[in-house]
Amino acid sequence: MSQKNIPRSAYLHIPFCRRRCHYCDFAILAIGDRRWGDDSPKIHEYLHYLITEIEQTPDRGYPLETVFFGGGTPSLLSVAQLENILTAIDRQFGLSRDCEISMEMDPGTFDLAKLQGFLTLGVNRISLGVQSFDDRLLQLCGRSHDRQDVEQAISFLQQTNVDNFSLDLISGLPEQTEEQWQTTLETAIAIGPSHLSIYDLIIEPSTVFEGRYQPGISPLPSDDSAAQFYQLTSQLLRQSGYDHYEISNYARSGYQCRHNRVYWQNQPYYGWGMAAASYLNGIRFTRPRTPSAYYQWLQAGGAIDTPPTSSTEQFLETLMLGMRLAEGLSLETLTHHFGRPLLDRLGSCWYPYYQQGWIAINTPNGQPWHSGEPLPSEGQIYLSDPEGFLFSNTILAQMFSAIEAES
Ligand SMILES: C[S@@+](CC[C@H](N)C(=O)[O-])C[C@H]1O[C@@H](n2cnc3c(N)ncnc32)[C@H](O)[C@@H]1O
Ligand SMILES: C[S@@+](CC[C@H](N)C(=O)[O-])C[C@H]1O[C@@H](n2cnc3c(N)ncnc32)[C@H](O)[C@@H]1O
Ligand code: SF4
Repeated sequence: MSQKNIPRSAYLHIPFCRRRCHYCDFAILAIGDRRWGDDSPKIHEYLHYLITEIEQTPDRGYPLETVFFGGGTPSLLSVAQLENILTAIDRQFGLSRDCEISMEMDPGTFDLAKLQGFLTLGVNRISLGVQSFDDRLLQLCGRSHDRQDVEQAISFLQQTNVDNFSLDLISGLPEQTEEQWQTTLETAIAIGPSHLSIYDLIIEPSTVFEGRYQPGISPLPSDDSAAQFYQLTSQLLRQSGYDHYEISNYARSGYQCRHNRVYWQNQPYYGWGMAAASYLNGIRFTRPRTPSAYYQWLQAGGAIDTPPTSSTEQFLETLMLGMRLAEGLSLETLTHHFGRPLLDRLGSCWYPYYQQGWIAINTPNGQPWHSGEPLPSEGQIYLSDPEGFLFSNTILAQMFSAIEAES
């Protein structure tokens, strides 16, 4: 395996949540609102298998540069449980000296001592699932925390001087007005996180929200007002010193999430735990989504038996992921990896968007791209902010059709 294809990143799925939020369809296990920790046999059993999977993964000779604990609610783990996992990773692969160790934490699931314990173990990036500062909206979403829990969680982060922390917020919640959304953003900015992830509410199948609301129809925002929320977000956060570095992500200089950049740059990564996706040797694989199926799969040897992605699939994935980043993709690199003919197929799809200002190309000599000319062979191609980002789904769908029509 060439050095470039050796993963230096790992995602670990910690599926436990106190309860399922009304909009969420992630692979989680609701374990109730009481305090959980070492005493939960379900967590104990899961961690046994998770650590087995880490130990069964062959070491490829490189320490990890990024580790991401996602979920679910990783902050339901105790300090001792996290220590066991990190020790297993360190024993098997090693952790580089400046390894980014991210952890998703939910307000109301940790106290100051637990946070200090996590930080002592090496966690150095925290993503706090706030979603909203409005108690009524939090309740409507079925969140297990209120605004007071958020304030307390932030005070813990401030008391421990964590400088690299992110807030997750959801925009376009039922009955949320533009003024309320602006207040949410201003509250977040006043807290001063180094990073913010802002997600548009998606109505997912089989969620409580699916039974209650229809996308684009009151009390959810219309498509036009969702677009206004998005533009307001980008404008306000950029004015406040955040780079809009990815469609849904904003960071102060030096604080982009290194782990998520690995995904967007279509680089390899390990995935451990139920429902965790990995990308190894050109193979994308998602583990079984229930604990029993995951345990059975591991007991049977944990085979990763999906076929490798084809070169055309890799091209489409590289575009789909890379165009999410503000910097976009290098035309030279795309040509080098996938060849000019594949890129040429996209020229006629991209040109109208380029003319409209949704796609931009910064060529080394600053020359514009004229109608009828082939796609420039050098420079970065990227989506404009906010129009290109806002219509990214339409643009990407067109790109897929252009490539698939001829495959
Ligand atoms: C899967 S959660 C895990 C972290 C943590 N438990 C939390 O709730 O923040 C990661 C992010 O996905 C967001 N999310 C989940 N379902 C969503 C949906 N239907 N629409 C928009 N964002 C969603 C959550 O709000 C959260 O910010
Ligand atoms: C929606 S994003 C939120 C990222 C966060 N706001 C941040 O910047 O750290 C994270 C969620 O995506 C999912 N996720 C990320 N990487 C994954 C992987 N390799 N396999 C499966 N799920 C993954 C997990 O549910 C995780 O909670
Ligand atoms: S706490 Fe996070 S992962 Fe758990 S149900 Fe809610 S949004 Fe989903």
